[in-house]
Amino acid sequence: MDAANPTAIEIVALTKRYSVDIAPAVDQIDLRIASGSYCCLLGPSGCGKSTTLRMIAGHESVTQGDVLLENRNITRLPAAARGTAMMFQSFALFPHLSALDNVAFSLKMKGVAKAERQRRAGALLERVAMGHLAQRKPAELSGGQQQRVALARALITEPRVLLLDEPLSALDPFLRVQMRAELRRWQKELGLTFIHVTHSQEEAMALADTMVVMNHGLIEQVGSPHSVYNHPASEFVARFMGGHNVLATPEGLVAVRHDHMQIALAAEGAATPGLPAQITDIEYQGTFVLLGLMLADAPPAMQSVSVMLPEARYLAQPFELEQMVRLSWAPEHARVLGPGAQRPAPRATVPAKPRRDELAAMAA
Ligand SMILES: Nc1ncnc2c1ncn2[C@@H]1O[C@H](COP(=O)(O)OP(=O)(O)OP(=O)(O)O)[C@@H](O)[C@H]1O
Repeated sequence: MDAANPTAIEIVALTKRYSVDIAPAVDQIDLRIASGSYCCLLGPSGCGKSTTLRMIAGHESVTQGDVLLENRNITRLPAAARGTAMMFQSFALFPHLSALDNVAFSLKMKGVAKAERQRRAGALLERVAMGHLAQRKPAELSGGQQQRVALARALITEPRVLLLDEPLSALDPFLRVQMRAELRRWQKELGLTFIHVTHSQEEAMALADTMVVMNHGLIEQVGSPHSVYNHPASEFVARFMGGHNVLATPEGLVAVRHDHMQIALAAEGAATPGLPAQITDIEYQGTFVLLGLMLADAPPAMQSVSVMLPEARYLAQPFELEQMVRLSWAPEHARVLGPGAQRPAPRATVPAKPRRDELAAMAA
């Protein structure tokens, strides 16, 4: 990373092993997250994304490896001394405290005088457009308003990096889409680094500058939503991101987007080019029509494929259930898939010694 885009968080060979008999939950992962960027850790349940976030936050001990924040080794610092703050799924607001007192809480713990902590909490609530509701209790606020209070509470410690663990999953689908736009706007306005854990591809695509796709405690792919979606590195990423068919070709496995597939009726007796397939499902989706098909000559696990047609194209030439068709794609739309992340051999790491200022912070 260059000077204009310094690193906020660097993770080096970070490992978490909950038990000696099972594979590590996080296995020697390396990652750099640019300062001021929105990073989403994405992957299926159990892939290790929350464990990674909790190790960055200092809520989970590190088995091996290091976490650096702006080049400072924070691996062994307590959570409060790291320069990170965490925003949780349920917002974890105190129900008996007003929005203002919720936001001011950590300053109270630090012994900041009442007038000063209320001034700072009030200013932050103004910042997230909640100043007029400062005296309300959490139960008197909507889900979206509670999220803003939770954000203000996390920001009161002036973190360099905000960590968000599935922050939108407690909201209903409509509010979730609204709140994700707000999160994105706040991140840009504040210029902070956000690291957001989600299992939703759609959420990560909508929010992230950088997506980190994890599987079985390993990083499968890092990149912008556009590059990950258009160039999935492995079969796992292509299937997990969705919207792709994985097809066996002489060049190996390739991924082709559903909307890049070409479909033609198989002419009786003639040799129409393409893979023979039968239509099993037709789903009208508005802008698009999604066809489900079974390939005639593919192993069972690779038989099911989809084709997405623009509505006008479908209406010009509708297909029918059980029709035999031929599928093809332009060569430039086929992405050759790699083998995916390999479990690394154990690395001998020399634990970094805490610096003097870190030791002072630990003692504080
Ligand atoms: N405290 C714990 N003790 C033992 N094993 C744990 C603990 N926390 C997590 N694990 C295991 O570590 C692995 C990774 O868990 P983690 O919570 O990091 O995954 P995740 O990707 O965040 O999943 P989810 O989306 O379901 O929260 C899982 O196999 C999980 O069962």
